[in-house]
Amino acid sequence: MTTESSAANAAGSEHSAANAAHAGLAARFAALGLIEAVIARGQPLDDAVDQAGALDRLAPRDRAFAHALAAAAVRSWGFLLAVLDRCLDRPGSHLPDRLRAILALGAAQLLILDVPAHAAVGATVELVDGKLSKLKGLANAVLRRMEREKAGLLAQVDRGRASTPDWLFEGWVKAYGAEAAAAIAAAHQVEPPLDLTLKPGLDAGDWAARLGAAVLPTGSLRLTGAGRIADLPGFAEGAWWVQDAAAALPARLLNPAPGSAVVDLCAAPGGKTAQLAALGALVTAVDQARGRINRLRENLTRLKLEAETVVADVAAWQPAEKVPFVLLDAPCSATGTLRRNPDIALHRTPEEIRELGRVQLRLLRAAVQMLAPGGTLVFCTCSIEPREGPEAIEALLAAGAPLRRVPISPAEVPGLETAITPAGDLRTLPSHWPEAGGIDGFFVSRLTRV
Ligand SMILES: C[S@@+](CC[C@H](N)C(=O)[O-])C[C@H]1O[C@@H](n2cnc3c(N)ncnc32)[C@H](O)[C@@H]1O
Repeated sequence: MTTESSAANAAGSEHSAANAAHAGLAARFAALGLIEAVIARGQPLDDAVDQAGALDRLAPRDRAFAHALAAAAVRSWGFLLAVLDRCLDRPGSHLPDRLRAILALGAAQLLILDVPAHAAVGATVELVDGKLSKLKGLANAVLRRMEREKAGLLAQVDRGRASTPDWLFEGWVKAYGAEAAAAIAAAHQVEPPLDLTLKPGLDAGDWAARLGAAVLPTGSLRLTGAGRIADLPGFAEGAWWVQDAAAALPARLLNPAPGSAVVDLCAAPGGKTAQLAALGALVTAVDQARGRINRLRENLTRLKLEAETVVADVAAWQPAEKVPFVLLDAPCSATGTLRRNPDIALHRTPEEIRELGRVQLRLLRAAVQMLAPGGTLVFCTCSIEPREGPEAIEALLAAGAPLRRVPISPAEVPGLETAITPAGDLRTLPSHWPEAGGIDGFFVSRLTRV
């Protein structure tokens, strides 16, 4: 069951509780706070959730409902505003921001989460208070109209496209074609499953059975409706860690021999460090964010794995000796993770992507300096913007870097053979594996120092 459908269930069953109306209102109030933090104050949704005091005061079920409401509203923000405009005589941009957010919250319940209309409309209209009180009637009328015209509205407005800023969508059309761009946008509307990377040597079939997971062709375990991660079997003993199936590929494609030295650049919070250490490599994990390196250390401790850690700017750091393996998981716009971080679509700008492309090139140049002759460099980003993938590699090679590509072979990425580009890089898209629940968008290029 997805969080969104469990949210609908939570909403449905809230009537059985004695304090149903009050709890439903408190959850919606908390959701509104999260939406305002993301939309009006530009916060990432995860940060807003971490900092929301109103959530802490809710019972676990209401907290889950509030979170799911806010996530649905942020994920489909453009769609909800487009639908709202169709239910108003004048565009919704004329409304006070808070009222617009309340109506979008109502629309998310009615059109996405299928919350029963009497609960969705009644409790949402209650949020229209204080200075906005005189607009209660308008809010009620708009949400009732939305409920009446639901089928037509859903047919008229393409949820994926309307939720994607034009500049982002047009970039995908240019890079991947119109059909693929539409599929990517649609994939972002689906809540992603939970993927786990199992420690090498453990039996995937056994663990899949214990966890109620599927084993993906690339070896990751996939769960839906997993609940609290720390409560899952194997968490405490460090049998696995959370990592999207696509994010698990770069370290596998580097594939260092046990005992070989690996420099893992931009390493925190350590998903790839864990993979490399679990293969028996001697890993030096470098990241400039001390707090994130601390998290990396905690993660390795739980997993009973070891790596040397360094807090440093990759552009200004070099290992004592050149190494045979370097992994650079460069900072990027993370548009490949929009399924998990829907606020990214609302906050990123084209200028940021251009600047990140420049940063990646700078870090790539530093990474090349760390590599021994004949050594292997894997570069990856969780972005689906060409600038932060193939264009960075082409710019590096065009500038004369002493590198040549080592093309990724189909046997190395079972089930994702079509994600290998003509140049031999890997380009996964959120629209890949639709029937299995999708995959994050990742770019991976493997090169050797000549
Ligand atoms: C995509 S995340 C890395 C995820 C990590 N590789 C993993 O698998 O868990 C990017 C990381 O790059 C780090 N970073 C960004 N710029 C950096 C720089 N110039 N030097 C070192 N680390 C940097 C950030 O602190 C962040 O932790």
